[in-house]
Amino acid sequence: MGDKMNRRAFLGYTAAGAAGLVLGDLIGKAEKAGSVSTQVRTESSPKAGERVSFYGAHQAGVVTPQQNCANVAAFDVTTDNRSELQQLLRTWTEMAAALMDGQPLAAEPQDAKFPPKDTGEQMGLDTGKLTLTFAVGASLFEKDGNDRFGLRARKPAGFTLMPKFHLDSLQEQLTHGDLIVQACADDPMICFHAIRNLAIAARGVAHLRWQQTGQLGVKSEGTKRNLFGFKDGTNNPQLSDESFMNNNIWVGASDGAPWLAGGTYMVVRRIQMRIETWDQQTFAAQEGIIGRQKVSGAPLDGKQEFDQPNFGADPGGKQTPLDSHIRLSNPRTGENSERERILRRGYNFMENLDSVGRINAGLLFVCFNRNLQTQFESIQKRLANPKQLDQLMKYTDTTGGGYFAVLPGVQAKGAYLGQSLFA
Ligand SMILES: C=CC1=C(C)c2cc3[nH]c(cc4nc(cc5[nH]c(cc1n2)c(C)c5CCC(=O)O)C(CCC(=O)O)=C4C)c(C)c3C=C
Ligand SMILES: [Fe+2]
Repeated sequence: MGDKMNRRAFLGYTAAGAAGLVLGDLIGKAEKAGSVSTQVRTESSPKAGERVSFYGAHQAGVVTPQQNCANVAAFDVTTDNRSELQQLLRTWTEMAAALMDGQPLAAEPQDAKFPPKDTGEQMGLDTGKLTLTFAVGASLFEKDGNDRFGLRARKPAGFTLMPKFHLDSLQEQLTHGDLIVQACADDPMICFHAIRNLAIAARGVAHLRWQQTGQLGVKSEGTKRNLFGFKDGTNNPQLSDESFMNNNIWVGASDGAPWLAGGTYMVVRRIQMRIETWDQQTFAAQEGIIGRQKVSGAPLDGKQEFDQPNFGADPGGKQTPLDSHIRLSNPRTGENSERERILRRGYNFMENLDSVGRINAGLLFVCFNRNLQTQFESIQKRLANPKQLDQLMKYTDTTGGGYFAVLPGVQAKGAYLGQSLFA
């Protein structure tokens, strides 16, 4: 959950709300069609604030510095008509560009005889640097042996449904999906509004399968903490490290699925945390489980948060246990460990008690990587290896999530999400 670089370097922000603000596409179209009179924006006008640009070679929401809130929503496609699916992606493209730019989805005044075209709960709110990130699941290419949309041949090798790893408790209604949208913003209402309106636009073509919200500590300085109280994201790659992103995160044209070049693979895991059990562990035991100091975030053999641990000097695991989380997730064995590295972008979730009165909270683990097998899976298999289990596994339970291919970015108006997939 690191956020170590200058935000402005990444945000194609505009100071909106200024006079002469260009009206959004959607309104523009409505005006051209003569359905609405030109007028000054009223209540639904966006407030001034930083915006993240929707357009670019890569989608936003991957190397964008983390906003405070997330709402991740997976959809099942209900049509078997390829054109309807393409049309949905075109519609979502226009909507996403408008939403991220703080534009209302409907022209005013709206037609009183129909349900509102924009549900309206965002009126008067800042966009909170909203990003919307769209991805597809393996089931879009083929489901139950069916080549549903003539896309089977386009499925990248190695792109599967997320397998059940050792000790996973995946629940079908919280797992997989044909499409997924990650909405992130500094305001949970903004995320909710985006997902809700995208779902309305999908009616008859796709419906919500599962949804998970998450949040980070809002005003904390430096690396954010997870619900076990540890800094989470310390050894994440620097977001400004373009060469790392090109090597480890963005899919390349020569990776076997040229249509996905500029995209990436997103892993989502809804990880329930056994809060009550964790809270009974001693301070020292908690540090040994993670492999870092709780307050500073420093490695157990270091002093400062960003010191690098020296596992080579501690082969027996006296200082940093061999089965601690950081030692197993990154053993630091040279080139191989470097190639495996992923970009984590998770959020904490805190919900009501479960049916037996336990705290229902955890980590909405989200990570991005260029190759699912040689990166995420390789790490996850080490953590879940029954012969040397990550100590943290005793305190967590994964109940949902999935694997998704994040579509390449939309470079200019007129192009649409997934265009290269259908070309
Ligand atoms: C398979 C990937 C990972 C899962 C699943 C995962 C779950 C998980 N992690 C924490 C808490 C921390 N993780 C930390 C580091 C860390 N975790 C992973 C991978 C997974 N974690 C990696 C690759 C790393 C980086 C290791 C390194 O390079 O040193 C840390 C330490 C701070 C940091 O660098 O981020 C914490 C704390 C929880 C609570 C959790 C499941 C609920
Ligand atoms: Fe971790």
